Amino acid sequence: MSAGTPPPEPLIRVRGLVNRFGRQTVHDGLDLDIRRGEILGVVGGSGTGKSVLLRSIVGLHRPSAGRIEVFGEDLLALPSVQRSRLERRFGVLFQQGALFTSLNLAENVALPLIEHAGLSRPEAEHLARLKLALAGLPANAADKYPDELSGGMIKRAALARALALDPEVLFLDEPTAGLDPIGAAAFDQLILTLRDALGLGVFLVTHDLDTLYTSCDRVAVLAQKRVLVADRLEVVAATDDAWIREYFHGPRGRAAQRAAELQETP
Ligand SMILES: Nc1ncnc2c1ncn2[C@@H]1O[C@H](COP(=O)(O)OP(=O)(O)OP(=O)(O)O)[C@@H](O)[C@H]1O
Repeated sequence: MSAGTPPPEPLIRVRGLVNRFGRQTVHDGLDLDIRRGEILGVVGGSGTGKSVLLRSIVGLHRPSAGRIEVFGEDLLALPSVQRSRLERRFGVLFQQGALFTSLNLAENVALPLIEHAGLSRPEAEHLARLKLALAGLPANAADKYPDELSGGMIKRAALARALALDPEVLFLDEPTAGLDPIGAAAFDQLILTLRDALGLGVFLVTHDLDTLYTSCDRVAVLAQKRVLVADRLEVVAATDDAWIREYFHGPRGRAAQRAAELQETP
């Protein structure tokens, strides 16, 4: 995007979000936009509410207050049938992958297609095999069960399931956690490829600095119960805040930055 071009209309607009659990306030007036076609990295210290924010947007947690506009509609004000219809335009990949262990990969990915798109089992399993290939799995993986797979393959299968209903926004909760550095880099690349091919908006909760440097168009930092800053990485890294300094300019942050610079050098 050139300087001066207005940013695209957000797919999701969160305003004044409040989340409380008993006497603990996790979010207090949080604002955030997710734009079409962008990969938005969401970072913050442990317990700052990254997962609660994701769960609030995808409808798994009802916030204490605030407004969540999705594709221009007020999610929290909609009756549940209409809300579920909107939520079907999201794909969600949780940290643990959450596949059914008694089903093979094709059956796992076919499930939402049978339940929500009304496809027959053979149609759904055919489409599921295409989604598994899209997520970078070999053809023979479709007949395997989750306990026969490596951690990286499970993530890819869970991603295939998140893509089953052709979502417009993909939510990923620490997708590279537990992967070795080569597996993590390959997963980052896959997300970039899918974003480019499918024009997805991606909300990506991560602790992985390499992912931020290689994949994210913008980075939102959660601190002090809100989004402290959401901007391009250079702007975020230059923000005057103790956690940001420690995170981006500590040894791991410097190493990730150097690695990204080396990758860009022809
Ligand atoms: N269902 C719940 N009931 C009570 N407290 C909760 C619930 N869900 C989350 N919390 C609290 O909300 C806070 C934020 O949790 P959350 O999991 O969103 O943090 P996070 O930023 O994702 O952390 P991490 O980086 O460690 O995964 C934590 O203090 C957590 O204990």
